[in-house]
Amino acid sequence: MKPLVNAEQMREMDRRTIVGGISGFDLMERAATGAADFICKDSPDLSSISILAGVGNNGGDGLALARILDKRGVRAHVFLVGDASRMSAESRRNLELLAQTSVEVTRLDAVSGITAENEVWVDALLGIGLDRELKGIYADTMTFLQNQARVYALDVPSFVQSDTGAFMGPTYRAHATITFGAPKVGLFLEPTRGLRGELEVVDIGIPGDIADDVGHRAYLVESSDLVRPRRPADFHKGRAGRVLIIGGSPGIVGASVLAGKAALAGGAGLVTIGTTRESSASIGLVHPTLLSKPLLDAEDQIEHSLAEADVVVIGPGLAPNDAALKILEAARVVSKPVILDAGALHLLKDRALPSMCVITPHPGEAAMLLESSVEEVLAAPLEAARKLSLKFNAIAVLKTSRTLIDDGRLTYINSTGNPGMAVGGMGDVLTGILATQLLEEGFTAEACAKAVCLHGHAADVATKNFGERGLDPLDLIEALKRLWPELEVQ
Ligand SMILES: NC(=O)C1=CN([C@@H]2O[C@H](COP(=O)(O)OP(=O)(O)OC[C@H]3O[C@@H](n4cnc5c(N)ncnc54)[C@H](OP(=O)(O)O)[C@@H]3O)[C@@H](O)[C@H]2O)[C@@H](O)CC1
Ligand SMILES: Nc1ncnc2c1ncn2[C@@H]1O[C@H](COP(=O)(O)OP(=O)(O)O)[C@@H](O)[C@H]1O
Ligand SMILES: [K+]
Repeated sequence: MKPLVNAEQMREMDRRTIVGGISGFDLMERAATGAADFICKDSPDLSSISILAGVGNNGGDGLALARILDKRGVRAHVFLVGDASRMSAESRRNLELLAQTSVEVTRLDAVSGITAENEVWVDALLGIGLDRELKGIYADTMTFLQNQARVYALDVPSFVQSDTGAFMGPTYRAHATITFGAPKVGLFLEPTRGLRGELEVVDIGIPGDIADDVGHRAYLVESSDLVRPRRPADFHKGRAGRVLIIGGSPGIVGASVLAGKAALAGGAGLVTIGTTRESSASIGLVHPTLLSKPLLDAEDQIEHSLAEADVVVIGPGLAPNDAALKILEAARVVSKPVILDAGALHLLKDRALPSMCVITPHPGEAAMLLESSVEEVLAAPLEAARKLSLKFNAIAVLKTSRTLIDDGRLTYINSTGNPGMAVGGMGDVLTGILATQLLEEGFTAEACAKAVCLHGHAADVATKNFGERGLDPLDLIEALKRLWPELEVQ
């Protein structure tokens, strides 16, 4: 899993590297050289470029880049924004060095002062130092970049708060973002991810032990993280594990079947749907591999059934009624992973939860659980996922187009999935996959993150065959089964 950093951690990494003997000027030089290499490779016919530079160190990167590109025969024009008397020593030196080059430098007070007609722009206005709303020329330049053919953002697009992905002013769509030292958390959250273009991470020589020592708090989970060992030849269904899924109330029985089929496709040994007497009769007919028990109408069987399972899921297609409450109450004392989804999430208010609990709200459910609004959840999803975890003392899986998994200490950001998943039943499939990943790895946020990633990866593979529009959760389950030969190693 790829570690992601926030501004404080990046500053600490820079600081310790400088203390270790590499100067701030050298770090800037490495950042700018990496950016120049990427731009020249990405735009091989580049003959001229305009660089928008601020007076912080992000601007310093832009000034160094102008000099390096000039040396490589690219005509560079720098537009400098801000009070130059506030420049750091490194940035000032880079500005002074431009006097020995043919780079043109224009101090910019208003966007109307932009004279160059270059197609390619570099945004080196603000980096991880952005800490307030963009106003005046800072906002106007972002609007100006909206109309440029190709914009490379240095470190982060200057409208993005790098810790949260929040927009601090007008936005533009970058062709690529060239980030320095380590990828910044905010670049992986929507809607920033859709605007930052391709992401290039430039190694500026931060020693590995310093990078490890800052203590990462966020990770990106990718399909390359999904590889796992093949099962031994003497494997049996008891070892594969038992999943109990409670739900499938009349009219919404399909949700429990989808979760059950996904759990089987994920590798569970035995899957039982605990449901109403009425639904129970139909489950085996719909999918013979699924077992069923009328637990929602047979209170006396609940305790035994919970004891038999290795992972319990409560919620897919569950009507939030008294029978559901009784199950939740009985599950509170079990010491095994319990996933609370869909219908169960409506019953959590003022209720003590099982000790090993995963909750899987979509933004609407998250807003209900946090007594907030969908807009607030989506505006600050990292914060919402953390609050959910802390409030319910559970691993929170906040399902969005970039699902977040948070255990109150670490956050994982998923990188897979596509808009074809915007269809009813996809969440039920995720719940089934989550159950099997917990069977395989135990109760950890990392296991939940892999389940979310596997769900999205299967959807990405499925859409190659079926297209995004009209993707059926059953197609995803089929794709998941076909993934195993690729994901299992000796
Ligand atoms: N350190 C190193 O060794 C390396 C650093 N590197 C590079 O440095 C970048 C970080 O540099 P940085 O810390 O100087 O911050 P930066 O983002 O340039 O902002 C500067 C100042 O802008 C201001 N400001 C904030 N918000 C504003 C707003 N809305 N509108 C207007 N002004 C606003 C605020 O100053 P204030 O006005 O509050 O005094 C802030 O301090 C980093 O992203 C990377 O590119 C790499 O070269 C690798 C080596
Ligand atoms: N645009 C998208 N990109 C990636 N994943 C998506 C997208 N839209 C939906 N999903 C995923 O699909 C699932 C939908 O879950 P949910 O809203 O609970 O559906 P349901 O309750 O109908 O089963 C979640 O895992 C979510 O992350
Ligand atoms: K920038």
